[in-house]
Amino acid sequence: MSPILEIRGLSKRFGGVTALSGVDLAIEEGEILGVVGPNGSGKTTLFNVVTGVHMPSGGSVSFRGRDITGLKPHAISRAGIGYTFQQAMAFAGLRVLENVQIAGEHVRVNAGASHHPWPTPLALLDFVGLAALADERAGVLPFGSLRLLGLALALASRPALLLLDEPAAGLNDRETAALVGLVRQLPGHGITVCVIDHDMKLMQMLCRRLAVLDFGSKIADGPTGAVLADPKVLDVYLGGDL
Ligand SMILES: Nc1ncnc2c1ncn2[C@@H]1O[C@H](COP(=O)(O)OP(=O)(O)OP(=O)(O)O)[C@@H](O)[C@H]1O
Repeated sequence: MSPILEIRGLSKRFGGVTALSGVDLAIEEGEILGVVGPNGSGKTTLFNVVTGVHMPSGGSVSFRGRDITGLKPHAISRAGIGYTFQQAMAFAGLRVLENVQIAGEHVRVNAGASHHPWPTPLALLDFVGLAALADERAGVLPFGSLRLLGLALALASRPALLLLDEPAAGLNDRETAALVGLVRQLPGHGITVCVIDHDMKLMQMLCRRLAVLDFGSKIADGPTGAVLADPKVLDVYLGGDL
């Protein structure tokens, strides 16, 4: 089967800084792929180029066989790629349920949207464990619940591929375990996942496969255990958090 997302030779320069340099990466349908690397290695830039926030300096991105390189973020979202931000993005003055309703209103009618595991906004809130808070204003939610709302908002746009940028940052152990439980269910709902995080324990729980970036280049890609034992990867994290 061909990959759901295929990144070829992707480069991104910001002035004199090379944030990504000739990255090749394939994400297979139905997997949970982890992308790790030290601070500044290019992980967020990779997501930003895939989602159309930044134009690449070179290379290509294809999604389900269609070249999406350089498309605008709304077109990429409509094609079926969802994205959660490091900061949860919700309308603080609106109720939790209203936020999910609005996020779902812009859903395109395309191949990826034909099947939806959560037929109503409330069903989606129930999935992420926030149904009891549906009528609360988003602005009063505690941090952990706000992160879960961010996940619900991304899922409301019915992605076929969901990119998660440090989804567990700032969560306590209980909240992290809940998040892991949710994310693991996504492939069973037809949603492929690619996740960035610094927390290697989390990545080991979530991902069978890891890709490692260092100074904008991919230095390893393979089964999680093998990648974490790779001397090149250990070198990069020497004295770090491995
Ligand atoms: N908009 C931008 N303008 C200029 N330089 C940028 C921009 N975005 C990223 N960079 C630079 O590109 C490089 C890669 O940054 P990026 O944020 O992608 O790394 P990262 O791996 O996500 O880091 P972290 O783990 O700290 O989030 C860094 O040197 C960063 O300073």
